[in-house]
Amino acid sequence: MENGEIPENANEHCPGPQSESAGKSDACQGCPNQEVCATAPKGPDPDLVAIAERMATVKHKILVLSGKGGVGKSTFSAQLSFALAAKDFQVGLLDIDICGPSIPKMLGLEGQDIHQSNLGWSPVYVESNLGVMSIGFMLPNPDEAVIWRGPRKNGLIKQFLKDVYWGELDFLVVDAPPGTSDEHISIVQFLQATGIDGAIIVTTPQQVSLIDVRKEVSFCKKVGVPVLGVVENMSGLCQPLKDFKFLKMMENGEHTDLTEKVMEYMREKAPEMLDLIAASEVFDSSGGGAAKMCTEMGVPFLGKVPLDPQLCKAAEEGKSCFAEQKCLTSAPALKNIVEKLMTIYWSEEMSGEQ
Ligand SMILES: Nc1ncnc2c1ncn2[C@@H]1O[C@H](COP(=O)(O)OP(=O)(O)OP(=O)(O)O)[C@@H](O)[C@H]1O
Repeated sequence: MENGEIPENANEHCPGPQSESAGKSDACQGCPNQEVCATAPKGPDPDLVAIAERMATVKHKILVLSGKGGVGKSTFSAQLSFALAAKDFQVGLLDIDICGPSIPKMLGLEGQDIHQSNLGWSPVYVESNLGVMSIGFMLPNPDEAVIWRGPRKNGLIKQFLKDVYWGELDFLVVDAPPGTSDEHISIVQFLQATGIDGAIIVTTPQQVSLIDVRKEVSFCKKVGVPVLGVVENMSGLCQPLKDFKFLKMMENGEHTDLTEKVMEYMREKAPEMLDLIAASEVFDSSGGGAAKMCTEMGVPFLGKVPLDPQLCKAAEEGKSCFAEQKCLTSAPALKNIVEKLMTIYWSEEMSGEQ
């Protein structure tokens, strides 16, 4: 039983384990928890008090959620953090995907360790204004599966919030695992006293993914976390014609690679066309995609990010998609989303932007 929570097996009209009458009221008679409640210490959970103290130096807390795995939630969290850091904000990125931490790789921090000082655990820094914390830094072997039950995961999340010394932060971005499970309930419960700005939900355009987004929105409503908006990722494949690696002719199941031939022809006859961006829908969005779902559910739609092989490469290499202007199609889309978020929710921060 978490401190303060009414246990599932409690009697009707349970006064709550924190109440002065816990274990002593009429409603407690015959309850299996009566003795524990009557003798347990009362008052606020000291860990929650410690978390509130730590979080007092963090201005904005953002959760990044997704209904399904593999839709690009960690990629978005990483690039959002890079984008905010590039605006000279002080940014922390906390990875609470305990069983599948991909943030260290996506920030180019594989193999790094966490250090401890008398102030607490030090995040691993990409740059002086972008710190990262993840269980990925604590695993002796990255190939080893983390098989933990809920209470142990919750314990680590609590420790991350209580013991990491972030210093003054403008933004703490929290990358959660997919779905709505123990980790989500814990992070919301632990942070609620200090306030969460809200959640950004990442999805792909097809119905199968959107059904789960509806569950995420419903989860946020139930636990009182505002939905800052929904991002539709992998929204069509977009890349310059010249970057296509394979242009094939298919006949009777046989493929013939015509890439060089087509490129040669275009270089000669229409070189300007090589810079055209080819776009094709990969996932079915005929149902209206995330934008329609947002209208139906009354939550903001933040924008679409295309499937961009260069973004995948940037994530593999742990780099920002905004650097070197390589992510031609995804970087502007992500930039627009960040600008939209800043305008809607953090316009007061923008006035202080350098
Ligand atoms: N817009 C995109 N274009 C190209 N590749 C992308 C895009 N978004 C994500 N990817 C790639 O898709 C893969 C899955 O992304 P990611 O790990 O961010 O998903 P996730 O939702 O966090 O998954 P999980 O929750 O299961 O960890 C990664 O290899 C990532 O680089």
